[in-house]
Amino acid sequence: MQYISTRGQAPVLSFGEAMMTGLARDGGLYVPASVPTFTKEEIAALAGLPYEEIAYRVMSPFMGDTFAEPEFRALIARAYAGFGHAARAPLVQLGPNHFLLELFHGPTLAFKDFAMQLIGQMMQAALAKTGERITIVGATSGDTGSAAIEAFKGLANVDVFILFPHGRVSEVQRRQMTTPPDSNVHALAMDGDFDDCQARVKDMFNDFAFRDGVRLAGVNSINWARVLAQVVYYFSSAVSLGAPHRAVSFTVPTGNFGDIFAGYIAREMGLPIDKLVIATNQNDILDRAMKSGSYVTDGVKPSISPSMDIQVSSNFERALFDAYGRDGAAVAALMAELKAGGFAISQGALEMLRATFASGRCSEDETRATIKTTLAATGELLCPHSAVGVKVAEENIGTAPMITLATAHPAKFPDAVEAASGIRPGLPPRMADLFDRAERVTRVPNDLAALQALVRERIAR
Ligand SMILES: Cc1ncc(COP(=O)(O)O)c(C=O)c1O
Ligand SMILES: N[C@@H](CCOP(=O)(O)O)C(=O)O
Repeated sequence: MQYISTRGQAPVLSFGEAMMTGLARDGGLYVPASVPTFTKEEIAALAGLPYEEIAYRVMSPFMGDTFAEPEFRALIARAYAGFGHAARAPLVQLGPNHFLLELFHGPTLAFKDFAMQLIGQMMQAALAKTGERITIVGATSGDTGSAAIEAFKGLANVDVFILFPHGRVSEVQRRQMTTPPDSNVHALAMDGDFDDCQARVKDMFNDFAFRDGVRLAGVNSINWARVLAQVVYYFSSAVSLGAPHRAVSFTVPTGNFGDIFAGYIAREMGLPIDKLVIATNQNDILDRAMKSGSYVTDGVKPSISPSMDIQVSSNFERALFDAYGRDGAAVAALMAELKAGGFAISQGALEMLRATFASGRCSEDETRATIKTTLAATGELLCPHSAVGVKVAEENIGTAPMITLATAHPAKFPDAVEAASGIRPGLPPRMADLFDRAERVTRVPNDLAALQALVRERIAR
């Protein structure tokens, strides 16, 4: 299995190399040269298997000889052992044809744990073989950062720097990042929004002297391994509702487009997915792009679903690559236009995207109302991101069962959830003292040179 860049100019890599590389050296994102497919029988055989076994079967065809079978099975087992639900990703029913996929039973209470716990294991195994030391720099709007810190804290051969937008994550999210006492963890509160944080991380990758000097690695969904690990729960949930003998639909609360792109890969692999619905909050660039054909940024607006406060949606580039017939030069030209504010999607590419994805938007008032009505109707207390998904899903339910991804636990956003529902969700007992723990955070400017100097200085200590 080989991996190629969406911009067509970077070296072709193996799975293991792509995982340790992160961003391609031409600025693009790695994707499989071809997507392996499953037969109907292979998909049917997943029904009733433990999550770990489904993970092994779904991911193995993408991985070449990176890990031997017993080693990969052991890494998967360790990754999911700390989850607080035996099913790992349980489904609950919200209505006659509407199901919620709870992806928040991992250690940091968000869907990011599914991939981050596993790539934490895989990267450690890879580093143990090479004896290398790496520097992870990640950008977060709240959940990737805490999941990455949880997965890599305390390791002797990894430093993990997380840039988050100052004042724009929830207090629980911030404390998850700032309270681990481990000296290899560096929480950085940056002036700006998530798009600024993500842009500075990409700038660091595109500065080869810096990148090679600090041995930079990425754990955002620019890293293909992150996306791949998220493909698994599309299969586990679909087969439990009767796939491949009947199609299912998914609605995905979307920001950086990594999670829904994992659903797209599941469909490419042969999983019968009827609708794949992009659900955005008021930062609705993806919904606008699907409807108008123009992908134009108009500034990040803070919302009550802060982890989706994103305008430059990194993984959309992977979808554009396929929509433009895998023409790397065309994608590179679009990304150059995006730096100046936006681009128009060609008619052919737009038709392909519309044939693949539906979309919808949920306002702040609608998010609050959905938390309240879903609680009253079903007893399920949603986080604001999951509520965005449920609202948009309700507009898209057809004959196939609809599965909405519940991407975070409501206790990560207690103020917004309490304001909407009157109920203040509590953290699990293992995190009950989160607000008593000492915080360690460095305030940083939105300035590449200053950030690079800080990283160099910290890793030299
Ligand atoms: C709770 C939550 N929901 C949804 C999203 C959006 O996911 P993606 O960025 O993969 O589109 C995020 C952030 O990634 C998130 O943290
Ligand atoms: N919503 C994310 C933003 C980063 O997304 P990623 O999937 O590319 O890591 C977050 O919570 O940090």
